[in-house]
Amino acid sequence: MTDDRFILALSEPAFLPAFEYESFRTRYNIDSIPRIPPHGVSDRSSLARAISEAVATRAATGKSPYVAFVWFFDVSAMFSPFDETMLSPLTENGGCRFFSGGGAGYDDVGVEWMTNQGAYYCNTPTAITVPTANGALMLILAATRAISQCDMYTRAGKWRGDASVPGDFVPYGQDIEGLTLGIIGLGSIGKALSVRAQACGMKIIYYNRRPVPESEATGATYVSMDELLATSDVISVNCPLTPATRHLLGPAEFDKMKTGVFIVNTARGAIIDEEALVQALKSGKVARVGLDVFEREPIIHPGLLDPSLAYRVTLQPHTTGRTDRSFLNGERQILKSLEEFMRGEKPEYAVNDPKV
Ligand SMILES: O=CC(=O)O
Repeated sequence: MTDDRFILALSEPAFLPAFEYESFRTRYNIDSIPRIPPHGVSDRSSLARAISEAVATRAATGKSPYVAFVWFFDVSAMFSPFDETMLSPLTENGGCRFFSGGGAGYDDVGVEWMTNQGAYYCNTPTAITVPTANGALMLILAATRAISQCDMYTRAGKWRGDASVPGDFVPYGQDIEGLTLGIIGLGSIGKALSVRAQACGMKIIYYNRRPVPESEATGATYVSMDELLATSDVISVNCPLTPATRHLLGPAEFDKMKTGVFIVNTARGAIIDEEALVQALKSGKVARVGLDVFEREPIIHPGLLDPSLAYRVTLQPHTTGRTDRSFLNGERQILKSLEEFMRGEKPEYAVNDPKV
């Protein structure tokens, strides 16, 4: 062991081969806070307590403070936000200058506070790109082909329903070939979705804060938000959640959409005003939706669970980016950032630029 500094981690990587983590641990000291009860943390307050106790124990025994804190995947609904109220014991003694957590989005991380503390925050920017784009395409197909209703009817022994009873039948699916897909946010996930949807014959338009250079736009055409709303057959939300994108799709935006539009959200729930979405489903403005993310995870708007809408709603527990490979890649990205920080370099995946 050449490095005598200490890192604190919430849990351990779940997918990284043991020898890879062991090789990291032969070079760096890591204390892990376990997640499994009875001794492990299981909610936000027990994690905050465990962090503060770990910091106090090192101080009481005259040891140097932790220099870094990391958390791996599958934690956000249980522990977030990862902000000052939880993490300040780590920075109060001037020790911790590095944070990293699994995931591309960091709307639930106190990055501004970290920057003010002179600490880096590193996300795992590319680990979930492909599975999330594949998941968005899956939800586009689920919505257009009425998968929820097909599944429920088949399970209930109703087959395709009774065509003689008004409304009691599985609708014809809509083929996505030839439909216009409006992508809100042409970042890495939006681009990966654009390529996949074009392979299925969709025409792609997109809206972004700024148009991306044509050579990087993957054949997608930039349009204004109003044009996207008015001309898309399917709308996919792929932008980050920021103060500017909160409730980006609300009552006024639903009004501007085509009647019978399909909506898919694999980004963050709060980009869509869920109440407005429920009203748009009820009025028939929105035909069907595929949602992986929600405004108050893990709580789902009761309107989305209403049996009268269930056939037209496909729901997932924020899992489009959650695959064995994406989590493995993400764990490697966290350790890469840690390694760069420990070597005194600016980590490639730092999302901020603190004065260090
Ligand atoms: O939602 C998943 C992520 O941001 O990585």
